Amino acid sequence: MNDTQSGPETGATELVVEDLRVAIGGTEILHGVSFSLEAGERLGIIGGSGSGKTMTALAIAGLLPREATVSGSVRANGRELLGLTDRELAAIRGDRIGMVFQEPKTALSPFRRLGVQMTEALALHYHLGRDQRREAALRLARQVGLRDPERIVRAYPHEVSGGQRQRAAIAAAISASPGLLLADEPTTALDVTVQRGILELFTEITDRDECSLVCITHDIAVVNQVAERVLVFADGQIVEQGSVREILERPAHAVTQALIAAAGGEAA
Ligand SMILES: Nc1ncnc2c1ncn2[C@@H]1O[C@H](COP(=O)(O)OP(=O)(O)OP(=O)(O)O)[C@@H](O)[C@H]1O
Repeated sequence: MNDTQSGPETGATELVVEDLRVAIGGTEILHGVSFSLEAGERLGIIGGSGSGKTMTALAIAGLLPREATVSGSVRANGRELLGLTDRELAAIRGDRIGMVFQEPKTALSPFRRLGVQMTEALALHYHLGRDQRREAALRLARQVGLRDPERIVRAYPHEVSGGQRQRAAIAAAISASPGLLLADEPTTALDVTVQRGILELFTEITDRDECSLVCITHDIAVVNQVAERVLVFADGQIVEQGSVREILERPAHAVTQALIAAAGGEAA
């Protein structure tokens, strides 16, 4: 079993979620969610609005609202994450779990240069001098395919395009070489061409950096581009799961069929 206390952990994360239940204000929102993710696997989570996708991601990251009660088990490389202190969870989030959200504007501060924000987690974990931090920012910018990295690392979020902002947010998420990337609707705010580039980047990162991926989306076309396996959520439960191919070819549940129909019947 790995223990993040005993030194830096590397490599892709294996995740096991068992009977995860989340309630807020006495109302159960997640009704016993169980799934696992092999190290290095790319998993899609799909479902309609309010089906519990985001709650699942927040539970894994230890970011549920204070008033939520949670039970079950979330183990990353054998280590139980439910019940850890805020401090322990913050360390894991900075180091082992990278997160990417729909709108990088909310993840990035408008007042700080992108290079500084991209290297935040790194700077927290290692004592980086000014020049080292700048070098790290440039390296990360190149890794996420940002053209003109010299300009981008000095720019503020509003000075670059939506796609570039999302690439910068991804750079921030992978800066400390996490074993797991959790992406919640990472391309919803982007047009289709930019979306494709971002999804290719996720595939590249997971292959190159030995990292697992959980990608949450309402769009089955996104799952088809980025994931190997998919969980379908409805009403706080997993209603269907399988390889993306199986699910696309033979969707068994009405919710899955509706999601495929919403993507125009073909998800490629
Ligand atoms: N802070 C909260 N307090 C109470 N209920 C909440 C809270 N946040 C979310 N919920 C409820 O939990 C359920 C699941 O929400 P969740 O955000 O996980 O859905 P989702 O599948 O991510 O949907 P979307 O695609 O719209 O983001 C919804 O019924 C929602 O109304």
